[in-house]
Amino acid sequence: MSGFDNVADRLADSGWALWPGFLDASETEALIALSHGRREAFQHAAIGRAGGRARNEAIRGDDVLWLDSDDPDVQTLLDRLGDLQATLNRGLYLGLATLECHFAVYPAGAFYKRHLDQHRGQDTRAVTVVIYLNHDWLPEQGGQLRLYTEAGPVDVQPQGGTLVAFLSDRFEHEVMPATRERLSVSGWFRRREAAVL
Ligand SMILES: O=C(O)CCC(=O)C(=O)O
Ligand SMILES: [Fe+2]
Repeated sequence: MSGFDNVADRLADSGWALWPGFLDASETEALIALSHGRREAFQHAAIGRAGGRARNEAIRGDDVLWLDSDDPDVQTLLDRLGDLQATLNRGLYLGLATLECHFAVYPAGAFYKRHLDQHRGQDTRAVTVVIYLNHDWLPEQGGQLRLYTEAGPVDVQPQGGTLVAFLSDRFEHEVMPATRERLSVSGWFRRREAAVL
């Protein structure tokens, strides 16, 4: 079974999935180098939706850089995520229509408090994906993604090349503070807006 099919199966069974070798070492390295080259363009992450957006370091302390779907430097990643989208639509009938994603850097000590990715009531975010870009992550360095599943909390190590995917409206989660910088790409597959009748 392919990695894509495996993610689809795990999402269908338990609502979340892990793929440790989603990116190989050279793909991971290329994205690390790209993010370093663009570090000046990152901006402090904001919380809330348009209108009520504000920076609040007591909730989240990462810096982000949104990716442009036309950017040739991220086509390998976006194509791979497009394959995942197609597999999920085929196997789970999720109707995923678009993908938005950003790099995120958490400086040492930064965190993102427990939250849900789907903004209540309004949002079409259906599946969250996070791809980690950190060499040789050690558990004692912290920085885990803690997913609050029905079976209890699950900690995901932010090891380079690993992809985690979960249903955006189902699991609260948080990013634990780390003793070193933590780099990732976060993405959200959206359904089409519901038709207004
Ligand atoms: O980086 C992670 O592990 C999760 C990030 C997150 O929860 C978010 O950006 O909404
Ligand atoms: Fe999140």
